[in-house]
Amino acid sequence: MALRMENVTKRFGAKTAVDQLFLHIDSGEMFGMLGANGAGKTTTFRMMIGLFAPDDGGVSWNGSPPQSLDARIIGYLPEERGLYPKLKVMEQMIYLGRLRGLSKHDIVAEVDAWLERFHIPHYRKAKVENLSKGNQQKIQFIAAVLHRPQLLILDEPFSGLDPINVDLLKKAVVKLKNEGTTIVFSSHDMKHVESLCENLCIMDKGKPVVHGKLSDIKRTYEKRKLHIRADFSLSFLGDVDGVLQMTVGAEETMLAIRDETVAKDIFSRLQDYGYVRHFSVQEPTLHDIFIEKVGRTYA
Ligand SMILES: Nc1ncnc2c1ncn2[C@@H]1O[C@H](COP(=O)(O)OP(=O)(O)OP(=O)(O)O)[C@@H](O)[C@H]1O
Repeated sequence: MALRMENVTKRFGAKTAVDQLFLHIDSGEMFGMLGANGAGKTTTFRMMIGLFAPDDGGVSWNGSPPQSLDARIIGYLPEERGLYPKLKVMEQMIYLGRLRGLSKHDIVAEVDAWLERFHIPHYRKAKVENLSKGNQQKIQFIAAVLHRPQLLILDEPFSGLDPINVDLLKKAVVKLKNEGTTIVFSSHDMKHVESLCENLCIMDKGKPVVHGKLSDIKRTYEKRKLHIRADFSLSFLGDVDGVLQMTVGAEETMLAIRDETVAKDIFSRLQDYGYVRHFSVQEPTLHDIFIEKVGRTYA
């Protein structure tokens, strides 16, 4: 079982939103999509759920195009949230669940369990318009999962949530993954992708500029950061071959270096100077890799 996008291109007039994209996401996987605004993430998601047909290439879930799948197979949390503000929470869930072919009994049981999990059972009969933005988002999430989809696509699920609600939602997503749901989500916060996903894709101008396993991506990215605290001036390190950048702080000096051989070289040089209180080599963060590959940070 897998989600496949083979050489997918989607154009809007002269604009190529997604450009020859290959993605293979195995069943049960949690996959992260990163990219600056306009990189093509939402367009990719819309093709995954069958809302847009690609201009070239093909999309399939277990070999079938998304348009041909039963309504219960895919769940989608859209970027532009859309609930009926005047409807009460449970009425709304019953309406949406019925569209997916669920019985009222099953919908009520499932929604009650989710409202408990999200600590908002008292909003069962509240009108959506009277809920806070974060709680509306939790309701929208429930709408995306109440039919227990095999494939769950979440466009920016954590945006606008406070840290407590981010944690609640993360736990919910991990629980669904552990139960076998395949999950694809986008985020502008790389820490979410780093903490949840084994595999990811960074898109830029419709193309994946980085794609694969997070641990492999980090291993093959050679640049490192070096943190040093010493009882003598470290200014001479700025001239060492392979030092790309140097930031001298009150306590600590931070160096961006070409690769780990430079760290070894610096380590041996320091022995001749005096007492070194701290020396550590830091693995690159996804944020470092993103900036290098996309050439800018998120606005
Ligand atoms: N329906 C549409 N008609 C015309 N252009 C579109 C349409 N949908 C997307 N685009 C364009 O395609 C490009 C990719 O947009 P998309 O929404 O997929 O990016 P994104 O990565 O999801 O961005 P964001 O992080 O801002 O949500 C953008 O240049 C956008 O303006």
